[in-house]
Amino acid sequence: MTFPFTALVGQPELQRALLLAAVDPAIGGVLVSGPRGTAKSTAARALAAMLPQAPFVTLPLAASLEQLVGTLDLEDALRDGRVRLKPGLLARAHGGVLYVDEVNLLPDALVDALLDVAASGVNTIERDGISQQHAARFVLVGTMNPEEGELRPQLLDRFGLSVVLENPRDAALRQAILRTRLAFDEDPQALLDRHAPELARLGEQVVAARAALPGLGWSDEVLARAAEAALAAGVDGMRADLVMLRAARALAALQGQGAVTPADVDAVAELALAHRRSERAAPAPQAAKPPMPAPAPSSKPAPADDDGDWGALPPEPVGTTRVLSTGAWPPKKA
Ligand SMILES: Nc1ncnc2c1ncn2[C@@H]1O[C@H](COP(=O)(O)OP(=O)(O)OP(=O)(O)O)[C@@H](O)[C@H]1O
Repeated sequence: MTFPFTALVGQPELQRALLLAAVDPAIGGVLVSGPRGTAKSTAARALAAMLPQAPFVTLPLAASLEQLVGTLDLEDALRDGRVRLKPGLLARAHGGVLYVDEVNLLPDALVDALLDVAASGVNTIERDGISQQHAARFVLVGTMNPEEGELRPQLLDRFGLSVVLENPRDAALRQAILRTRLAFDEDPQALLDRHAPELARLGEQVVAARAALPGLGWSDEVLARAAEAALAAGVDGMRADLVMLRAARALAALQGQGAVTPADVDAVAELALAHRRSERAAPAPQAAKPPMPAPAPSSKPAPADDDGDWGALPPEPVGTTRVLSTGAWPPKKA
């Protein structure tokens, strides 16, 4: 049994980033930086469990490139002229979540291949001049502990979104986490039953949002907002703008909106900019934005205790997720 996604305590930015990537995997994955034991793997597993038939695949640090991308069986080809594909982990992750722990310790060639496929949704396997392709759409979740090394800027830039987690420093927050986790360990089914309606609702929202993506475009106003935010952050190139726009559209779709708005760009900007901000740029605004986007305008009246579509997530104690304020990523400890 898997810990329910909606039972995570105090991780609104992480939940949001994962949901956006689940709506549009072409966003290119989520890089989660944080100390041990801050629910990185719990959250990624929980996302897969919430989505219909979404496999959860872990990439071991010692995996070879072949294990990751798969290989072509050319011996068969010599025998009967047919090239058979031996699928790798990328094929197994199709439609689900690919979790890479300590991505900063993975050889560059593997990270490179991972990020390419994550953003394109297509895996190409080549051997001796023959090539085959298969669809590989998955939510890439890479984690790293900043104490154990950095990720090269070229690779950082190619992760779609990033979130920085911190040790929960507040006793009340720790208590809330403990209560929930102990409740799950004591009686997982009871906690799952309690969260079942919210999990089902959020899962359906993701599926509906995926279907709504092609119908949502970007107005000039929305493009301008993304361009301004990227300029202010002093990013290199255009990836930040592009990811921001995709993420804003995914958010609008999740909220059931008929159009992407500049407010959607604002709501996702930091997820796209934090790991791309130049040290020369102005610090990120210490945004006092709400932990979750405003509820979708809904035609049906919400019940009194319902705070809208994102209200499915638990009330958030302040403080495990940090909005970055310097150009360094991952941020240095104070
Ligand atoms: N915010 C939280 N909400 C719910 N559970 C939490 C939270 N933070 C930590 N936990 C719990 O702490 C334990 C450790 O979490 P998990 O194994 O997901 O950490 P991790 O960040 O993946 O660690 P590592 O980097 O060591 O693999 C789990 O039992 C998890 O449920």
